[in-house]
Amino acid sequence: MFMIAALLGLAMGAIVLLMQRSAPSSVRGLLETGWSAIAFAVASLLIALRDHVPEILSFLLANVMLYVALAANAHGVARFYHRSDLARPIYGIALLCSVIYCIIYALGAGIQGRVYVYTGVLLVLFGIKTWLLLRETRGNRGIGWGIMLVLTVTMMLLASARALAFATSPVADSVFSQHPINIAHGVGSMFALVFMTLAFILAVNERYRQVLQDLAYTDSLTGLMNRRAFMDAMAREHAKVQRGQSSYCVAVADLDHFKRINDALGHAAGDRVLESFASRVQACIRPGDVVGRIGGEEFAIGLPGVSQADGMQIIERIRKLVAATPVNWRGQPVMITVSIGLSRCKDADTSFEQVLLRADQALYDAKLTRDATAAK
Ligand SMILES: Nc1nc2c(ncn2[C@@H]2O[C@H](COP(=O)(O)OP(=O)(O)OP(=O)(O)O)[C@@H](O)[C@H]2O)c(=O)[nH]1
Repeated sequence: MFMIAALLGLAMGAIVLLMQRSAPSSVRGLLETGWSAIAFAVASLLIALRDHVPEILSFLLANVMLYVALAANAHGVARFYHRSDLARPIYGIALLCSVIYCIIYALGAGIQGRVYVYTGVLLVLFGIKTWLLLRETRGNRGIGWGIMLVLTVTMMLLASARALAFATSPVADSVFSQHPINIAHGVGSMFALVFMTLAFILAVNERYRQVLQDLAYTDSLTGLMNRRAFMDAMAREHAKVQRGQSSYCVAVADLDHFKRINDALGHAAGDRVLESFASRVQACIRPGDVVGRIGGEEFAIGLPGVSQADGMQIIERIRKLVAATPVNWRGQPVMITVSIGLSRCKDADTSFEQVLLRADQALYDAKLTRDATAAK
């Protein structure tokens, strides 16, 4: 059985380490989880060969490898959830417990002492892991997350029950004793770590999907929605209007003479202007409003439940704020202005594209003078 666990651990470790090679930099923790599975496989292998290798290997080295596996597993989850700062305490605990274990072993202390040290290290490291998992917001809790949590808590319960059995039962006089809780713990831990690695792979896949979705729907420069995401969001808004809910306005904003900024100060300055324009727009709208970058220096703002008069006030506010606050580029103020066109969805509009087209025509009117707003 230990041999099966070792082979499964090796296979899992190899898969995770191979996945790490092509993982985007925002998905972390694969390296640690891969090595955790390998360390666990080595520990299982040493235990499997306990009748053929010196006791110092099958007991001492196997246990130290197990501590390394537990620590790397907790560290992998910590990095996955962006808590790399926990590496020191995690490995510190594993190292301290390894030293204590070695001393206990060298002193020839009874089996109880070793079981308590193992239980202690597992409870602390997996306690940290459980805490990290429970901190995740509902939106980030997928199937992989759920399986990891269940297995982590199960391992903690099994280890505690075994420590209790070793403290109370004279039957449990060896780590390989046939005491039911000892067997449950042995089998449980062997396969739990393997399945935990599998659950981690599931969590990584869920994260990949999230990363791809973000890439597909987010403008990488400003962090706003890109054109596709904006159009989708507004198509949903339009469908609500067709179901009889309140109407919406859409505004299209275009920076004036933006090419001149690029030409005079360089593309990086142009990018900086786009970023600060995006944050200015966000400062002028409410949480339910939708804003996206739909072209090079063209932005669109969806204003659900807003009348044309209120919409005009909002875009005037944006225009004035932009004109009044220059962008800081390497200590130099860069003056910018924006022209904005607005349109409100009417009963006759059968699609969002029609409303957007009218806002574009209003923008054309505003562009005649620049630093202006217009509605259609
Ligand atoms: N820095 C930067 N420039 C961009 C980006 N996308 C588009 N541009 C530039 O934006 C400029 C748009 O130029 P035009 O369409 O002539 O618009 P404009 O200069 O603002 O003129 P008006 O809109 O008529 O006032 C072009 O020079 C594009 O290269 C970007 O992501 N970053």
